[in-house]
Amino acid sequence: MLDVRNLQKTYTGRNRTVEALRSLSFHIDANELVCLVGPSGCGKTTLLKCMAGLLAPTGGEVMLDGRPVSGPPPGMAVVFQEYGRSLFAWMNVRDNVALPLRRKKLGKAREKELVDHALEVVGLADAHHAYPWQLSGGMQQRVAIARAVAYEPKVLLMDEPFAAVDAQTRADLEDLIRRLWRELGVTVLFVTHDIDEAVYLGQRTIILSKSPTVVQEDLTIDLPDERDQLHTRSSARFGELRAHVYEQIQRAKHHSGDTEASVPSAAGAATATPHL
Ligand SMILES: Nc1ncnc2c1ncn2[C@@H]1O[C@H](COP(=O)(O)OP(=O)(O)OP(=O)(O)O)[C@@H](O)[C@H]1O
Repeated sequence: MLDVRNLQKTYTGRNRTVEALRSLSFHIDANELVCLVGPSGCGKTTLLKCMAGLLAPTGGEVMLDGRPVSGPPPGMAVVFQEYGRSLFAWMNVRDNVALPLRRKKLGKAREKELVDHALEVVGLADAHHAYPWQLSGGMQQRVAIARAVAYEPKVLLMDEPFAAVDAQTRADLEDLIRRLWRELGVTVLFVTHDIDEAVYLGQRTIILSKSPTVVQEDLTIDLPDERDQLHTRSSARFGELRAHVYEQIQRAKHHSGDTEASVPSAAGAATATPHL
């Protein structure tokens, strides 16, 4: 489905060169939900932009269903952290959600059906005539998610989408993402700063080193598929995985493509569960 192969990105400015991504390789299967964590500034957003075809890598490639990504691919949607900036203040919720569909030229009836369904699944059916500035942060982020859902993507890339909402709303939105992932059969790559979120949400957690960035670990999250905030988070296994990811993030702050040449192979690493 999604293949990141030796991806490299160096930003070259007039006075400064930043090697953000040294050499990243990993694979995501169709219908997987994978989380990505790493130290601040390690290049998570850079990676996502390259994967979404919004930024050209310096080397390597991203393949989607066997085809190289060289611009925003159809079938891929991105949800960014700054929902305030991705929603248009002068458009109501319905029009904000419908906006990307205009390109698909589906016809009014189908467009309405998709928008109604997307607003329904994110729990905003009653708010379709409201404007973004009349909504709470959590509701605005739901609008951004509804917009992605209405687009019917095969792949959903999310860049720290819940970083700016309160803890309670965040827990609700995490469960919403898991529900959408299961119901819609979409492939999700979810970038987060939050260690608990990285363990709770996904089937795998990819841990990145500090910049120049390599994959430090590709960890299978072997928690039961049925998860809920109370029981899953209080389970012994959740605690073990959380401690492990925490330790790895601490290690990642000192580890980079400069300090170690080892990059786990995409195929082997994805199945390897380290002994904790
Ligand atoms: N347009 C740019 N020009 C030059 N350098 C950049 C640019 N964008 C990012 N960088 C640099 O690339 C590195 C990775 O940045 P990036 O934003 O991808 O990291 P991040 O892991 O998403 O950060 P954070 O955890 O703070 O959100 C940083 O050193 C950053 O300063």
